[in-house]
Amino acid sequence: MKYALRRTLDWYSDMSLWPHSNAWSIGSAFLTGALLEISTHPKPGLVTPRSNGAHEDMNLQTFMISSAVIAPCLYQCAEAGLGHAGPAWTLLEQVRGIGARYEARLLDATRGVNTQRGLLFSAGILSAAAGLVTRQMPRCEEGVLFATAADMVRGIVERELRALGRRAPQTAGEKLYQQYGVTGIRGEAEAGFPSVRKLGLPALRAARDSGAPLATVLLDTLIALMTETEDTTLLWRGGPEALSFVQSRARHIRSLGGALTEAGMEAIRVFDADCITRRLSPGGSADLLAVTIGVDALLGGLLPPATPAPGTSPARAPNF
Ligand SMILES: CC(C)(COP(=O)(O)OP(=O)(O)OC[C@H]1O[C@@H](n2cnc3c(N)ncnc32)[C@H](O[C@H]2O[C@H](COP(=O)(O)OP(=O)(O)OP(=O)(O)O)[C@@H](O)[C@H]2O)[C@@H]1O)[C@@H](O)C(=O)NCCC(=O)NCCS
Ligand SMILES: Nc1ncnc2[nH]cnc12
Repeated sequence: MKYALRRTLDWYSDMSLWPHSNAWSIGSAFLTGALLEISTHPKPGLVTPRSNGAHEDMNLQTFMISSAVIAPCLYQCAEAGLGHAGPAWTLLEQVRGIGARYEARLLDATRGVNTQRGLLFSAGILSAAAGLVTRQMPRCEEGVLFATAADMVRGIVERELRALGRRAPQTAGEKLYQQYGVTGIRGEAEAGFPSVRKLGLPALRAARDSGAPLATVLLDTLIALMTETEDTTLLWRGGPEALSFVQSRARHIRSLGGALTEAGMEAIRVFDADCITRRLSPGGSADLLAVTIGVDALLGGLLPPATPAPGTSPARAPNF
């Protein structure tokens, strides 16, 4: 087992230090994010290896199945970006076509359960943007990556939400826009993923620099994302009160030191129980954790080992 883990980490570090990203390394970076997100425990209201969170219709295996289904989509989006000679905004139609096909496959594979529709969009857009950036420069640069993603989807809020007009809204996002004026995942993408840029990546880097084990780094990053993400899955289930409950609780936990302190961990366990009682599941924030991990890997970040090195003290992080 130790050898297999060492080989996996060697592969991961090789990939993250890969000076010239290619479609495989880009797709794998975001698949790594999806797999590490679902395997993090605890996560307030969300599915983990030990809890189905606030869900009756999905568990760890549902997410493993859907992650396996969407993996080729990320690779294909990256390849579309690598092969695109025009400006970023002319790439969206091709990428949306790839995404729509894989969204149908995702829902087939999960028997209609919506596990990762949002992640498919966010990670697909960023995989394509990473491919496009890699055409122009040897390594992905953070600001250029997010700006390219924003350019790819420029006008999407206007075209797909503001222009709804009299047409009856079909999806949760469209209905929530009409009801509350929130732009959800489209707004996040069009702004260049500010939750990832300003919350997720700084929190991940600070937790990693603190020497915390992998599970703690990932949980701390999720809590940071939950403080400000306008998560439509929370609005859908519990309205504005649910969104402000989650954001303010996450801010309180950050004031206790987040997942890096015992007080913060105790508050996270209580928060998890409260989310389950209230049937609240911040799926958007979970997606943004997966995206944060993927972008960090693309930028050359190296996550802590999944298990403590031989002879060191056991990881403080909660074990499964
Ligand atoms: C572009 C679309 C994906 C937009 O779809 P929609 O109109 O539905 O838009 P939203 O509702 O705004 O968002 C869809 C999902 O995005 C995640 N999300 C929500 N808020 C944010 C945010 N602020 N930033 C980033 N991401 C956000 C969230 O996805 C996750 O949660 C879902 C699971 O949670 P759950 O509560 O279980 O959801 P449901 O089962 O639906 O509700 P219940 O019945 O259980 O209560 C899961 O999807 C996670 O990923 C939002 O749900 C779409 O229009 C589209 O174009 N799709 C095609 C794909 C595509 O174009 N790809 C292009 C590149 S490949
Ligand atoms: N772990 C998780 N639980 C529930 N919804 C999610 N959406 C993305 N990741 C999720």
